[in-house]
Amino acid sequence: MPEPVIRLRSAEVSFGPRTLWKDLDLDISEGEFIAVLGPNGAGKSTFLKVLLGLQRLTAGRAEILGRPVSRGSSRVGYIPQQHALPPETPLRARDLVALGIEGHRFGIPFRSARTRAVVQDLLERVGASRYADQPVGVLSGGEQQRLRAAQALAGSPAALLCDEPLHSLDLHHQRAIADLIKDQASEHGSAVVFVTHEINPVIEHVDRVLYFARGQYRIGSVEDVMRTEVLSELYDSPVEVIRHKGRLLVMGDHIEAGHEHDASTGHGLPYGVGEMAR
Ligand SMILES: Nc1ncnc2c1ncn2[C@@H]1O[C@H](COP(=O)(O)OP(=O)(O)OP(=O)(O)O)[C@@H](O)[C@H]1O
Repeated sequence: MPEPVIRLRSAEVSFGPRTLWKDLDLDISEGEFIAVLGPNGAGKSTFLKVLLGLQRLTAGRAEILGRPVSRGSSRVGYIPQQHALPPETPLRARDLVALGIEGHRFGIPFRSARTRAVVQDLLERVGASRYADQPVGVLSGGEQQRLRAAQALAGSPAALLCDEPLHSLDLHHQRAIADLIKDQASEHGSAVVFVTHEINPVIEHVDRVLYFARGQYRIGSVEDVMRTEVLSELYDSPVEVIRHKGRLLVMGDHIEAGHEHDASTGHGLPYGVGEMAR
């Protein structure tokens, strides 16, 4: 068996008396695509922070390629949650993508032909070549998000960590970015950890689901985890999972369309873990 890209053993994160999750044992292999689901505050982003070396575990260990996680690893790519770049950011779109290869070293006098070609290819694949030479600060949220995806892929990371990367993208670009991330897993062997509130846009790509709720987790295939019995037990409340034309609709007692569950109160359920097929 090849060494997993990501390994967690007895991992736990608690803040004071509140345990986000614990006893997490997980190996993620090369090329695997893991969707991380769960209500607001369940600890999905914290899970990514652990893998980025930005959040210490309260117990257990987390490794990437057999070494303890560390901040700023070049083997880890990260697509952060969307946030607007300041309008005065002194970078063109293609420079932002190139940072994924060059790192954050400013004043590089020379960019190799290979780097330029990789950047150009990624710009085209995320549909950003039209605005490649524009300052990033004037671009829309969705346009900036496509560049962040390209930047994270540019370094061909062993682990690609994505925090709601499709948020704010239109359907066409959701599909393009989801496919690009899947290609990164299947063609380049990156282990993908994909935090999302909405599994349907990536459901065909997902190998396993890691579902956090109420301080617990479930891990398994979509078929294993996204089931009425499994989610009702995890939430300790009735949940119904309906499949329709390959998509999932998840309903619970307290669910209201567009309202997300708050893990700290235990009320409500995550919206849009599946909306019905159009
Ligand atoms: N450093 C910290 N100190 C105390 N509490 C924290 C800290 N970091 C995160 N938390 C809390 O941990 C909980 C989990 O946060 P996290 O961002 O991981 O949730 P999430 O599942 O990604 O939620 P969302 O779906 O809303 O993005 C939140 O209630 C948050 O306030």
